[in-house]
Amino acid sequence: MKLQLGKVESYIHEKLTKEKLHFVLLDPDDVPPETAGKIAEMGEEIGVDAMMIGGSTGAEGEVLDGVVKAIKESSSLPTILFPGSHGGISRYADALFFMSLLNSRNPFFITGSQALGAFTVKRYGIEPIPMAYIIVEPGETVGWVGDAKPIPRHKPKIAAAYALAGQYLGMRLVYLEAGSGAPQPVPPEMIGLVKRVIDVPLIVGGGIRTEEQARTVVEAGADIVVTGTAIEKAGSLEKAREKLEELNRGIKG
Ligand SMILES: CC(C)=CCC/C(C)=C/CC/C(C)=C/CC/C(C)=C/COP(=O)(O)OP(=O)(O)O
Ligand SMILES: O=P(O)(O)OC[C@@H](O)CO
Ligand SMILES: [Mg+2]
Repeated sequence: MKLQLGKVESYIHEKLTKEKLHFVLLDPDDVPPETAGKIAEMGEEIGVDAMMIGGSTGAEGEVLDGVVKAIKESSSLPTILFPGSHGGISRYADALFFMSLLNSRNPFFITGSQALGAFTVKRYGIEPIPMAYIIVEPGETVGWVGDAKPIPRHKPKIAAAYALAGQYLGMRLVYLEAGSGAPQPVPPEMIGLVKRVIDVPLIVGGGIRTEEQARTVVEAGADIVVTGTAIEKAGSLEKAREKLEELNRGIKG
């Protein structure tokens, strides 16, 4: 077996040699296809690097397919699934974060759902990208749904230990997640320690709403920043555009 990175993973590595990346997460349960398409189109103009699609609840079947298709029709950004379970797989997406929730108490979220989804990913020909998913306090909905034991915010070393374990298990990305809509992003001290310990790219998401917060997360060591709620809940497409621009400035400098 020869290790060969897929198209989307290669794109990520290629881009990371030049700049920090901004991924926008849309939840098909909250955003209709037409709006998702428009956000992706604006995102591409502004310099967003990829669209992530998923949610903890309800992001499945036709609702999911509709959003992925709309994004593909209105932009050429890579579409990466961010599944809450094996139900969150759409044949229309380019890639999928094949994630294991390392600090879950429930084996379903560590390997069970992955086994149930593996053949679907193969059949659809979606590019799986192995990823260590680590939930930090407060964890919000995904912390509860994923039955996580959230990493205490003042214990960066525990996060770093999980991240390094993920890398040693062969995962090629590490995602530190404070939870969608978290009151505060993952603390900079934790991002910094995790970044110093691992060699694979570090993704950070959850609670990033302002340019200042995005900049802090990047300066602390994040390679890829995920924003979702701030854009989904901007209030109008015009405001979503302003938010995308603001967050993108914080990330790209
Ligand atoms: C790889 C395969 C097939 C499955 C992995 C399944 C795993 C491990 C899931 C982790 C646990 C989980 C419930 C993740 C959900 C991730 C997610 C999409 C969160 C963000 O969604 P938002 O819509 O921003 O927020 P909500 O949590 O409010 O829906
Ligand atoms: O919705 P927000 O708070 O931006 O979080 C994005 C992502 O990390 C959630 O999984
Ligand atoms: Mg959601």
